Amino acid sequence: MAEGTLGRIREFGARNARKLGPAVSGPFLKRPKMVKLEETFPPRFHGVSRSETGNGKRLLPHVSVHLLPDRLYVNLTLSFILHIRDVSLEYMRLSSKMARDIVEILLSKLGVEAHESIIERIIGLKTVNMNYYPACPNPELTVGVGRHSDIGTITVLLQDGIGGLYVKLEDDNPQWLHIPPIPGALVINIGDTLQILSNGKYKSPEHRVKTTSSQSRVSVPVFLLPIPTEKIGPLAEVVKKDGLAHYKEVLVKDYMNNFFASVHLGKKSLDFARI
Ligand SMILES: O=C(O)CCC(=O)C(=O)O
Ligand SMILES: [Fe+2]
Repeated sequence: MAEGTLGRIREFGARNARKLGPAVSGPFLKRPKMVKLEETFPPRFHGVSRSETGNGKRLLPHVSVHLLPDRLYVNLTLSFILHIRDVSLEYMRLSSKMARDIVEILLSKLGVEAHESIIERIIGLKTVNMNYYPACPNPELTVGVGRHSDIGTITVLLQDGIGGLYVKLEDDNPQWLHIPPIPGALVINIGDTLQILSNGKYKSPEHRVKTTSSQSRVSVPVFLLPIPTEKIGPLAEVVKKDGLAHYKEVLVKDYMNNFFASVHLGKKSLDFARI
C-alpha cells in the first residue's frame, strides 16, 4: 500500500507540478522576495497549496497537495487531483488506525484512561497531505518546508527513499538530525496538541525539509488532530499530578489560525497557548 501510494503521488506530481505551480502560487508571487524565501507553508489550512522556491527569476514549482476527508474536500477545486484522491484517502484510513493505537498508549502512559470520548475529542479530524518536492537545481535557494512543529495530536509520515527530513535536537543544542528513510518504516511525530494535552511531557519536535538538486521527493503525512471547534488544554489528570498547568485552554481553530497566519518560526506556535 505504502509503495503504491508513493508511486502514484510521484507520478502525479511529476506530471502536474508545472500545472499546479502557477495555478496556486499567483498570490504568493506578489509578496516581497524575503518572505518568499522564508515562508514555506500555505496560509490556509486546506485546499491546494504550494511551497515556494525560486531564484528570483524562474519559479520552480514546489507543490504540496493537501487532501482532506470528503467532508471538507469541497474546497479542492482542481479536478485533476481527483485521480489520486482515493489512494490517499485509503492510505489515511489505514494509517490512522495505527495512529489511534499509539495515542491510546501515550495517554495511558500519562495515567489517562483512553476512553472513546477522549480519543474522539483529540483525534476527531484526520487529514492527509501529499507532498511532491521537485528536484531543485540549487537547493540552497529553496527552503523545502521551513522549521515548524506539527500542530495536531500526532502525525504519521510516509517518506520515499530520497531523504531530506531533519529534526532539531534539544533547543539548547541547535543541531539538525537527518531522519534517514528506512524501507517499510513510518515516522511518527508528536504534535503541539499532544504537547499541550500532556502539559509538556510529550514534546512536538521541530523539523524541516530540504530538497535535493538531483531527485524529486514524495512524502505523505497523515495528521490526526481535534476538530477546529474543540478546545484543548492540559488534561486534568496530568495537571493534578504536576500541580500546575503550563498551557491555557485554547480553541483549536484559534490555534490553527495563529499558526497559519505567519511564516514558520520553529516552535513559536506554542507560545499561543503557553501560560
Ligand atoms: O516532507 C516531509 O518529510 C515532512 C513534511 C512536513 O513536515 C509536514 O507536512 O508537516
Ligand atoms: Fe511537519
